[in-house]
Amino acid sequence: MSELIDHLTSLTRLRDADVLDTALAELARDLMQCDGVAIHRLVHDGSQQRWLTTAMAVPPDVAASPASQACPLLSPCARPECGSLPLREDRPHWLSCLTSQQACPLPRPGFRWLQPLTEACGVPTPGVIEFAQHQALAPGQLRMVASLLRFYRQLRGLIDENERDGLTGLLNRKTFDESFVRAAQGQLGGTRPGQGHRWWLGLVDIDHFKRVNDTHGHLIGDEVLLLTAQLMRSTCRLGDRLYRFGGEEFVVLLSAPDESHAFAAFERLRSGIEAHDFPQVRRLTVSVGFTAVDPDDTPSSAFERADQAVYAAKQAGRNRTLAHQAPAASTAGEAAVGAVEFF
Ligand SMILES: Nc1nc2c(ncn2[C@@H]2O[C@H](COP(=O)(O)OP(=O)(O)OP(=O)(O)O)[C@@H](O)[C@H]2O)c(=O)[nH]1
Repeated sequence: MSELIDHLTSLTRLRDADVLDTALAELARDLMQCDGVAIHRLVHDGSQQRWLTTAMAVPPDVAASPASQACPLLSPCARPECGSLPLREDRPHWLSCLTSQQACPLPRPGFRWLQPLTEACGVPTPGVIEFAQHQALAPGQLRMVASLLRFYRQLRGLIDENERDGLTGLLNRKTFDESFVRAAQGQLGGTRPGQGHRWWLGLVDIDHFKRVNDTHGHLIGDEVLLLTAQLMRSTCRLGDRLYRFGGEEFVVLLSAPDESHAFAAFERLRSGIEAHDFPQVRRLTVSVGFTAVDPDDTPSSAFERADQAVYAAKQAGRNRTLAHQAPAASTAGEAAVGAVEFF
């Protein structure tokens, strides 16, 4: 019992949704003493949805044993950079568990079963938790799993409230600051360093949004913000990160090998919104400014450059994507002199 309380106490200290998945899988494995526990989540990859295994807990002694060979988990712990992930339809059992929201046994080998893992509404990462055993679970064990998952949902809800924007469900500014530092230092998952990828920060600003509010009212304005967030989410690739800081501005962190690829990715976001038929409002456009993330950048220095590029896009007529242009040498000199005058 005290071991269980220790486990739960350490779980409540966690404030990062990704780490929470690993902790949940390990706790479930230890409590149920099963051969393995894995968490699979449905994530967007452009217009497709794919299964990403976010956590897998297999006891080291069992992992090497013949018992685990007889009872393997369905998928290895694939990360986005590890090649292509199974598409939504490639895992019919996982999908049926998710859509029915019912526990679901899996075909042999071994005794394997799934439980749905759906968090607070608005969070775009529904998933399933998979248990692997070589014998059926006792009713007491099943009750323990149900209690553990209820506890997890409550905790995950609190973390999401802290990490996400309440209207759109996108990540919030506080989460951006934390992820940005890791991105600048090359420690944020999703880049492909072997292929020379780096992070790019884009600022997406809805054009003439005040008119939307003035013409159709704030409720429709809020709906437009929500739809814009959903559209961008469905255009983004696996590993891209989307944030809303409040207002009608969105921030995107994505990895790309060079400026032309980053431009193409941000253009896809822009043109997807331009092509969408919004209820009542019909046509909506956005202006996008982007910049490369440098190792010595702070969140505000990179944001400031993207903001300047958005400003240039607005000045140039809106509904366009522009990269931040470094000032020419003489202008940079003038800016530096100008900066000295502030002190
Ligand atoms: N409905 C709604 N409106 C918001 C929200 N946050 C900010 N706004 C509105 O967004 C509008 C932003 O207007 P401006 O900054 O003038 O920009 P704009 O009209 O988009 O014009 P440009 O950016 O120059 O194209 C203001 O009217 C804000 O009140 C929100 O959460 N919901």
